Amino acid sequence: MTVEAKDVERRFGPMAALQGISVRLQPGEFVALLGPSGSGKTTLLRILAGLDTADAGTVRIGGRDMAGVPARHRRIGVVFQNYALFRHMTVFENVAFGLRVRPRAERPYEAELKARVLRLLELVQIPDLANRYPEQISGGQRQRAALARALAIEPELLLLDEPFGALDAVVRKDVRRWLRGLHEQLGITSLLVTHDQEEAMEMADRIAVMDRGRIAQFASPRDLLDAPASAFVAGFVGEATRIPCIVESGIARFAEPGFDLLHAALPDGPAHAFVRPADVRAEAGVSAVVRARLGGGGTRLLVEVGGRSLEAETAPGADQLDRGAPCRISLRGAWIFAETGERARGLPLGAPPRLRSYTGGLSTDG
Ligand SMILES: Nc1ncnc2c1ncn2[C@@H]1O[C@H](COP(=O)(O)OP(=O)(O)OP(=O)(O)O)[C@@H](O)[C@H]1O
Repeated sequence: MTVEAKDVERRFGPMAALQGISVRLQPGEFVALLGPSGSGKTTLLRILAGLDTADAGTVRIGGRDMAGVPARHRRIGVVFQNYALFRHMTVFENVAFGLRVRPRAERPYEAELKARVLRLLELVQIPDLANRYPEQISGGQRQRAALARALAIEPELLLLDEPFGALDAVVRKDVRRWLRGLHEQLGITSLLVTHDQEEAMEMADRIAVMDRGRIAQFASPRDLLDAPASAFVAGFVGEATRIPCIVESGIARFAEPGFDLLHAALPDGPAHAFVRPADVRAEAGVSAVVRARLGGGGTRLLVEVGGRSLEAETAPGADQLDRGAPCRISLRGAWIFAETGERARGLPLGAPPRLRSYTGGLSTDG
């Protein structure tokens, strides 16, 4: 089932919650809407679900214009973080509810309904909990029950709004892997709202990054990391540190000491470099100091350089660098954005010319 939003706008008083949103999900795709709090994720999800109405623009699901189509006629399953199950109903009745509220013509008979609910509880792996009440099961089990309820209507689109938010870290990881597996099995087009980039990266085929009511970039997790379209995306995705620099004659120079110069095919003027841990190598030297050894098999370090804390990897072949040891860092690259919005991949001065000249569209720099 394709899902297409085109030029969608939504205002709340003077506040533009969504501005010119155009996005298209392919059938069977798992897409994440990722963005900071207030960026418009839930508003967009609610408009797709038919729980809210856009001020302008169109929503098409399966090619059909959804204008005027009420939520219950859309065949969309929705799971919210706090989509509290009905407390006075058993798990069975909660799941059956999705079927009982179907329009009369689509409502199954009782025997069929029972069989279907039990099949769904098998599917979400809580077949033994049918007669329990929500307070008698765990958070993860509740989320599975909520999912079974959403799936009961045989949705063609599944909308998940921070569905793991109430779960603790371990259960959360477990449930999201399981849900991604279930997606592989069922192939229902799915949209996950989250502000957790690790979750989006792990689960989604593509991620729409939202920034103040707009889609800043819609791309695969790999492409978001390899070719961020804007400074916002570079800063929001992938643990990057933003460091101011000045570009002059194609060379980016950092204000702070301890950083190498980088080639950057950008106009002269102030710019910002976004440096990821994987782009920073630490080795013996004197211009920086190791503040801590982080995880990652002992190769990840927290270093202080030019008054700034930065994550770095130990350079291959470099001796072990202990806490407090002097070191130096070298940059393997960085995305650099001029204040005009232009961007270039900054590369070490010694890099081969083919790489140096890359300023890129949205593909990777290979
Ligand atoms: N019913 C409403 N009335 C007024 N303003 C609203 C309403 N719903 C949302 N907003 C505003 O619209 C903007 C987008 O909200 P939305 O809930 O879509 O953001 P979000 O990205 O889902 O945030 P979060 O991650 O915190 O849930 C916010 O500034 C919010 O305050």
